[in-house]
Amino acid sequence: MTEYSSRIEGLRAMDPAARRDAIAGAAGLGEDDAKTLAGAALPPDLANGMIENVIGTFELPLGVASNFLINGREYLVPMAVEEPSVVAAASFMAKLAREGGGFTVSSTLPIMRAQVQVIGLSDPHGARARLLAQQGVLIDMANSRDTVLVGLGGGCKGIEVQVFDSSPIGPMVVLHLLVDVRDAMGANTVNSMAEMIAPKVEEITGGTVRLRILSNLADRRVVTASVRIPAAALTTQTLDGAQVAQGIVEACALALIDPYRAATHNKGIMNGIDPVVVATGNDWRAIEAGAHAYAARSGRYCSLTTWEIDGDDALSGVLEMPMALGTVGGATRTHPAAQAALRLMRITSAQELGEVAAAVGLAQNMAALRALSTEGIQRGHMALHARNIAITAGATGADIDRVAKAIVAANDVSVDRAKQVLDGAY
Ligand SMILES: CC(C)(COP(=O)([O-])OP(=O)([O-])OC[C@H]1O[C@@H](n2cnc3c(N)ncnc32)[C@H](O)[C@@H]1OP(=O)([O-])[O-])[C@@H](O)C(=O)NCCC(=O)NCCSC(=O)C[C@@](C)(O)CC(=O)[O-]
Ligand SMILES: NC(=O)C1=CN([C@@H]2O[C@H](COP(=O)(O)OP(=O)(O)OC[C@H]3O[C@@H](n4cnc5c(N)ncnc54)[C@H](OP(=O)(O)O)[C@@H]3O)[C@@H](O)[C@H]2O)C=CC1
Repeated sequence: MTEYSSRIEGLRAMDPAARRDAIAGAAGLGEDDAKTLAGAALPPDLANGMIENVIGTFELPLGVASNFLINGREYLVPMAVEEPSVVAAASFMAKLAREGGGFTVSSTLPIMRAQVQVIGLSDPHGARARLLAQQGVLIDMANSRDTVLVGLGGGCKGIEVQVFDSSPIGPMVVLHLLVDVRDAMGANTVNSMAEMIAPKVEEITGGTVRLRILSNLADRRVVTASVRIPAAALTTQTLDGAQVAQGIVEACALALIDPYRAATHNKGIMNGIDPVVVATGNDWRAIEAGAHAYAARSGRYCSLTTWEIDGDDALSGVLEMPMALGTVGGATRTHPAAQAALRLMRITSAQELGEVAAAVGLAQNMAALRALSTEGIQRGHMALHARNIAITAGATGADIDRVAKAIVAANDVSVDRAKQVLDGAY
C-alpha cells in the first residue's frame, strides 16, 4: 500500500478524471469511493428520504485541497464550494505552512448545550436553587433518553441554570443541559433530552416550560488551530518575508477592532470551513451561527483569528471557534459522498473532523490576508474567476480556458470582453 501523501505533483494541471485518480491513489481510496466523489452520488430515492417535496438534487463542484499537514498527519481535504480561488488558496497556504511543520490543532470534549426556558415564575432565584438541588435527577432522566450515547462514553454531564430578572415578558429561568454528544453534531440528541426533562422541570420550578432546543453557540465545543511559519517562507517576488508577515498582522488588527472588517475577515475563514462542512454532509448553518455568535461573545463582534510575529520572526496565527460537526447522525451517514469524503481524509471521529476544518479555515484566512495586504485580492482571485466569466459569456470545452487566459492577459475580466474574445474580435 502506498503511503498517504497530500503533496501531489502537477495536480492543478490535470483534468478532473486524472486528478481524481491521482487523489484516490495518494489516499489509498477504493474505486467505489472515487466513483462516488465523481458526482451524481445521491439517487432520487435517497434524496427524497432526506428532505421534503424533492424534485431532484443540486450539485456543487467538489475540489480537493492539497498539502495539508495537521498534527503531523497528511490530509487531502474535500471542499464542496462554488467560489473560485478558495481551494487554490487553501492549498497554497498549506504548502507554505509545511515550512513550519504544518498546523497544530486541539479541541475540547464535544459538549453541546440544550436550553429549557421556564416562564411564569414568581421566585426565579428560588426556582434556580431547586433545579440545582435536583441536578442528579435531571441528568439521570436526560441520560435515560439515549443509552447508546451513554454507552459510548457520552451523555448529559451537567446542568447550568441562568436567571433573567427581566425580559419583555417578565423574569425567566433558563436551564442548560450540557451533553457530551461524542461523534454526533448533537442537535437531535440534546433536543430529545430537553423535551424529556421538561415536565420534571415544570414540577420542580412550578413554572411553565416553553422552548426546549439546543444552542448553536457551542462554546463548550471549541477547536483551536494554530500555525507558525518562518518569515523567510513568505518571501514574494517583490517583498521580503518579514514585510509580508507584518502586512498580515496589520490586516488582522483592523478585524480585531472593527466589526465591518471583522464580518468580511470571518467570511474569509468560513470560505475554508463551510466547504468541508458541506462535503461531509454536515449542517453549515449551525457552524455559521456558532462561529459568528462566538465572534461576538465579548459584546463586540471581532475576528476569530489572531496573527502575531513571534520573537524568532516567525508569523504565528491562531483560530479558535465552536465546531459542532458530526461523523454520525443527520445527513452524514445518508449521503454516500459524505462518507466517501470522510474516508478520503481517513477521519475516524467528529473531533478530528472539526480540527481539520479549523486548520483549513486558518489557512484560508491567511491566504486572504496575505493577498489583501500585498498585491490585493483581484489578481489571484479574478484570474481564477475568469473561467466562470468565460462560461457566462457562452464558452464551452477548450474555449473556457482559452477565453479566460485572454481576458486575464488583457486585464479585463468581464463578460463583455469574454464575448468579444469568443466572437474573434481579439
Ligand atoms: C489564488 C492564489 C492561490 C494564487 O496565487 P499564486 O501566487 O498565483 O499561486 P502560484 O501559481 O504561485 O501557486 C502556488 C500554490 O497555490 C496553489 N494554486 C495556485 N493556483 C492553483 C490552481 N489554479 N489550482 C490549484 N491550486 C492552485 C497550489 O498549491 C500552488 O502550488 P503548486 O501546485 O504550484 O505547487 C492566491 O492569489 C491567493 O491565495 N489569493 C487569495 C484568494 C482568496 O482568498 N480567495 C477567497 C475568495 S475572496 C473572499 O471571498 C474572501 C475575502 C478576501 O474577502 C476575505 C477577507 O477579506 O479576509
Ligand atoms: N439548531 C440546530 O442546529 C438544529 C439542527 N438540527 C439537525 O440535527 C441533525 C444532527 O443531530 P444529531 O443529534 O447529530 O443526529 P442524530 O439524532 O441523527 O444522531 C445522533 C444519534 O446517533 C447515535 N450514535 C451512534 N453512534 C454514535 C456516536 N459514535 N456518537 C454519537 N452518537 C452516536 C446516538 O444514539 P441513538 O442511536 O440512540 O440515536 C445519537 O443520539 C442535523 O441534521 C441538524 O441539521 C435539528 C434541530 C435544530
